[in-house]
Amino acid sequence: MRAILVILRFFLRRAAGRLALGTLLLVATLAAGAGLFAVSGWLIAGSALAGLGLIVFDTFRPSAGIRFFAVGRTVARYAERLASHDATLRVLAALRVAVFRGLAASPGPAQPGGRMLGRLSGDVDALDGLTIRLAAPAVATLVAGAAGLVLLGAVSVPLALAVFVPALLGGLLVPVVLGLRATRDARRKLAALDAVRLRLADLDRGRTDLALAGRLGEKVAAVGDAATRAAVAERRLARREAVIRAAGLLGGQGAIAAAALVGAGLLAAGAISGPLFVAVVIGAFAAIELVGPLRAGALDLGRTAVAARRLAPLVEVGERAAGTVTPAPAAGTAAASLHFENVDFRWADDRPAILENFSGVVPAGRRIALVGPSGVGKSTLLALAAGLARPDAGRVSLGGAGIAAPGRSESGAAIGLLTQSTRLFRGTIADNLRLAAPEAADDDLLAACRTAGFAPVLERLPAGLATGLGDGGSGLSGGERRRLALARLILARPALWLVDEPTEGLDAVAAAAVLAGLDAAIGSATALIVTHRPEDAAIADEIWTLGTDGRVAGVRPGGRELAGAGRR
Ligand SMILES: Nc1ncnc2c1ncn2[C@@H]1O[C@H](COP(=O)(O)OP(=O)(O)OP(=O)(O)O)[C@@H](O)[C@H]1O
Repeated sequence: MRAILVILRFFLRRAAGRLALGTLLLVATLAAGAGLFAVSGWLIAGSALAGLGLIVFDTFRPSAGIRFFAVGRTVARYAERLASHDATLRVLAALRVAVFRGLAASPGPAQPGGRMLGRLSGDVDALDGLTIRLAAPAVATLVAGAAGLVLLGAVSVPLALAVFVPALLGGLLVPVVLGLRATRDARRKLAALDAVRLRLADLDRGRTDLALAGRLGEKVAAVGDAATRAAVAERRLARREAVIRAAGLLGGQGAIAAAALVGAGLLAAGAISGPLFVAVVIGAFAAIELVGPLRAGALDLGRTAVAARRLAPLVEVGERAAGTVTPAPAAGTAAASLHFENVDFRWADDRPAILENFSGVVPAGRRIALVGPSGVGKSTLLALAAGLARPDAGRVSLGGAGIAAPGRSESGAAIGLLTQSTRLFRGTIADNLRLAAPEAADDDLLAACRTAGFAPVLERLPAGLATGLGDGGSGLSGGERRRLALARLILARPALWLVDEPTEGLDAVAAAAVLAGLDAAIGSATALIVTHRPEDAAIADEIWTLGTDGRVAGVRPGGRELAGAGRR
């Protein structure tokens, strides 16, 4: 419930006015509907009695009333849809930003996977019903219901109770209670569907290994189990839905029957007139309309509650982070020295310490190649220097300034990170490049491509910079992708270059091209290059060997220093 309130508060802060207008228009729609039914009943009864010669009946006023209410209802409904959908879509857009901002600002080094992002997007979409189908109808039903109760109560209190008790019981109380109780089933269904997706993906990727290990059948059965759990939860939800529908139907019909019964008694006692009796009975049809919108929302209550519970913590973090927007790093900062001072670090409390009291300095403008056995923490050092992870103790700084945020020091200097998996995006080559420098002219992009050794690739592409790339930069070879990523990094003009296995997975020709591009790109900046290939150390001044104790076990000259020494 608290989670739903957090999300509701978010909605109200963003669009209270529009949502209130939508709710007001919904009240108007419901009132016009009730008026339409009541006046129709009045007209039918009055005309019938006049036809029998029992009374003199003026049909003009009710006819005008019917037209007024019918047109009013259509206009109010249209305007209500416009106002509340507009408000909801605006708030959902802001909610998406808050959720992803919250995700970015959440502690912990783990980055969310695609499946989790998909689930969060689904959760945000699920919340579109929170105001349209739940909060607004609930408020409108209460307001319009209270007004109806007072109006009918003025005629006769027993009549008012006879109409409203069954309608509110079947149309409001039962749906809300059952809807809230459906939360557990909604959660189970979502968890089971997640399990189906995960297990299917695993099965698909590992089917050869599973078949060879004779475990294929077992894994297929596990998918089946999860699917069965999803189906069971779905069936329970469907059962609840059927009960909610039946309760709404019975409540509505009950209201009409009760209006007829109690009204007939009042008519016989001479407490109400004939036309008023018929107006009340037909007006009772409006009770079904009154609770109808809410019933649809109650069916979604379980899914909405689950989505709210998952998103509320992220939204709260995102809201807090909103005031502290990180400015983009300043490009073109001069080379600066990188300091690790007495750094302690472990990735998680239940993981072993990777670094204990680690200290080291990469002087300004110097390039260090970092080598050492697998798992000693070379990439971890890069993550700390890039600001992707924070030391548990000690300090990492660039030119004396601490690391403020990923890719940026406290003085605003840019920190560039190039890894094997540096991400390219769906879009044109120019779009990918401008991620680092949105204002850059085409000439700047081309210059960066030349330095990175990507220009020959670009020349072969008829559309050049406008060439479209698929997901993850598909459409380019591995080596080409890495050179494009390098060009993008050049545009950010980092003061510190952090490079992780730059030539890993490339053939000798592609590796040499990437290395030449990297050499030119780093220029006189400071660089820390993690590698296990001796060729990569050719562009470094010094080679540090990181030992299994997480300390620098040895230092020897790199290719640049050797070449420099040779020339001297
Ligand atoms: N994001 C992470 N979350 C948890 N543990 C991690 C994470 N990244 C690395 N580790 C762990 O930290 C230790 C050091 O990993 P790191 O990648 O820094 O080593 P490395 O020296 O770069 O190894 P390699 O040469 O194999 O890439 C490993 O035991 C690894 O399992």
